[in-house]
Amino acid sequence: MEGFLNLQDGQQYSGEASASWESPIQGEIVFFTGMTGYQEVITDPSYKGQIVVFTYPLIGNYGINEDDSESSQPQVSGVVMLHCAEIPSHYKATSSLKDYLNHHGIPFLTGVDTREVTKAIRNGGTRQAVIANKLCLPAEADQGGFIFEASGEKLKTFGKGTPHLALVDFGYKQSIMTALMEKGASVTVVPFQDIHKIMELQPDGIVLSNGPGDPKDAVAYLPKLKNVLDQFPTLGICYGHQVIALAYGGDTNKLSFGHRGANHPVKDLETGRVFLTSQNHNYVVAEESLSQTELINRFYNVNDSSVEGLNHLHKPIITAQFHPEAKPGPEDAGWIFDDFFTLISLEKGEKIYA
Ligand SMILES: NC(=O)CC[C@H](N)C(=O)O
Repeated sequence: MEGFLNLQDGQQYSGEASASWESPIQGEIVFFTGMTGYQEVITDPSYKGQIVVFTYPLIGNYGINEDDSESSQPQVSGVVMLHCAEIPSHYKATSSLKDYLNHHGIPFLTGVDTREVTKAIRNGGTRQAVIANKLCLPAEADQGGFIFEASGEKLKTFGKGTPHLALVDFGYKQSIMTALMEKGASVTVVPFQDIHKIMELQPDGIVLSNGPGDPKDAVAYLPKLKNVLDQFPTLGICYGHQVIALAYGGDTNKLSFGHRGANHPVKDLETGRVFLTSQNHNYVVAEESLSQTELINRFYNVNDSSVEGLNHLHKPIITAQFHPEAKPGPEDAGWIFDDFFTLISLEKGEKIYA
């Protein structure tokens, strides 16, 4: 059955529809450039409200497995591919990608000229789009506020190790939890709306998670957040990084078409070293806004010079716009977690955990 991807400005691309849709499925159209990692992308809560175009032409080769999901279900609004493997081949595969998406009712199109769509996004920017069986235009804007859906509802502690970390949940990726626990930490997940409860927990440090949508959706919580962050060593990842910048007086902008892939080069201004990172974001911290703050730009993106991470001048607060948990993608940035654990140890005047 024929299906269409309709962009906000009237551009239309045809393909094979996974189903017949009575009403169109709307989302923000974005593209991901990694050759692998589709399972992590589809299940990453940061992709809530987005239709993902995979630029690699053959998706689904190794199916879906029990280990690689970033949350318990798909989070994307829709998927657009050129080819999707019918018969996956991997010893861990428990289903094909098509079966998985169909099982969860996630609409997808195959046979779409994904290079053409990606060029349109690169030229005209990220925008609203719909997947439908007919020509139709999306509504002007998305509903926003996705962090309220993505964040969990209750405090929950995992593990018994040291240090004890509070993971402020804006829709955290499982691989952040895994990375922290692999380094020996115990982790209490704290919904961002319950940030004040961190004072009762008295953790050794705080990690602010990734999350979907605009960091300014969290603006009402920033004063409380800053009050807590002022008192603990903190690591902000992606959305968490953006929210820290806002809480300490910086600003954020939206990039034209964002960074989504597994090979984004980042330069560390402290060491001069360039390393490859996994990324997934639309928003960036506005560099010029930092001059009025106590934050300094530590990392920048080699492709477009955008801000990729910050240090606080006087407090043990570090941030990364990229994903040190590296799923999907290169592990080159994993040392950020070691630096954070060292920071915690130094703050406590104790032995180095990392
Ligand atoms: N991965 C993330 O945390 C994404 C952050 C934010 N939603 C953005 O698009 O910039």
